[in-house]
Amino acid sequence: MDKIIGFIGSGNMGSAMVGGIVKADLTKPENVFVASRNKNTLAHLKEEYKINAVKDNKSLAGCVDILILAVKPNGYKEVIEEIKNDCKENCVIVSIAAGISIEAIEEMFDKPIHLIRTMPNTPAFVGEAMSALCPNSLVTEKEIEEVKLIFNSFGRCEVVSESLIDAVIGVSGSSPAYVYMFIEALADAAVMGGMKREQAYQFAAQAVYGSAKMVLETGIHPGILKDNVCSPAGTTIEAVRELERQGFRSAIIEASKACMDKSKEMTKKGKGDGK
Ligand SMILES: NC(=O)C1=CN([C@@H]2O[C@H](COP(=O)(O)OP(=O)(O)OC[C@H]3O[C@@H](n4cnc5c(N)ncnc54)[C@H](OP(=O)(O)O)[C@@H]3O)[C@@H](O)[C@H]2O)C=CC1
Ligand SMILES: O=C(O)[C@@H]1CCC=N1
Repeated sequence: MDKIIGFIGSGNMGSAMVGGIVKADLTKPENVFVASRNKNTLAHLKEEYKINAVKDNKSLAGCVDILILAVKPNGYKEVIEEIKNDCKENCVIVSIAAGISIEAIEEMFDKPIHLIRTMPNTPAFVGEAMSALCPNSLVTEKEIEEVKLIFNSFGRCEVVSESLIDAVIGVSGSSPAYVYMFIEALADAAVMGGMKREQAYQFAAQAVYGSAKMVLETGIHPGILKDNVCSPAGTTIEAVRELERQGFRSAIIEASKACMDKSKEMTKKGKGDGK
């Protein structure tokens, strides 16, 4: 890919996406530019991936074709105010923020922009993100394909309607956190059963990874895959009964709903301010 890709912000997501892009060899590291308030993480990215660290947001905006805004939602207004008159003509703006609509970002720029609202997740760092892309009406098919190339370089992505973005945050944007909690809990139980903690994380994480791969690669319904693990009068059905008794499914559904509700509430406030 020959487009110049720029990031403002080098935190969890900025670093994960930069790392994912470079490790996937999507483009030469010299085509990736990053500006950030955090000079430590910026220096780390430069050192680790040989990308260009840019001293300020305005200079970065002036030299990139695709600009990914990787700051917290409540930083969007300030950053956009700072760079909106410096972006290259026909630059594609990519938002990764939770809780800020396409309309709100368009208003912040106060002029027509080619904007793609997205929702990635941190597994971008290991090339296994799941991302959603929602383009605004000015974005061309070619621009969508270019941004898809970027997001596919660090995982999978799909174009969805913006009306689905709260559901996306619940199911993939935020869900790595719940999955890590699940892995921790499984490992705790294994430790209780006598396993060393480091070994327990390996067993728990590989079980989750393998199960997810089964769903993705076989296309078999997760309920059938679950039934295949449950031998009659066996061990698994006892665990399943206990999970049902403890409201496992309901806990996950309610957690994801709380996440969606929060995303809707942030969007209503319009400024990405979750407080
Ligand atoms: N974390 C996640 O799992 C996901 C996050 N997102 C979205 O990604 C975005 C970033 O989140 P995350 O990476 O977790 O946040 P972080 O706080 O980890 O990263 C934000 C980065 O932006 C820098 N920054 C803040 N203000 C400015 C500024 N004015 N100019 C330049 N750089 C600035 C921060 O510097 P400093 O360190 O000094 O604050 C930091 O490097 C958010 O909008 C979030 O909604 C989307 C999907 C998943
Ligand atoms: O917690 C958050 O708001 C961000 C958005 C998705 C994941 N983390």
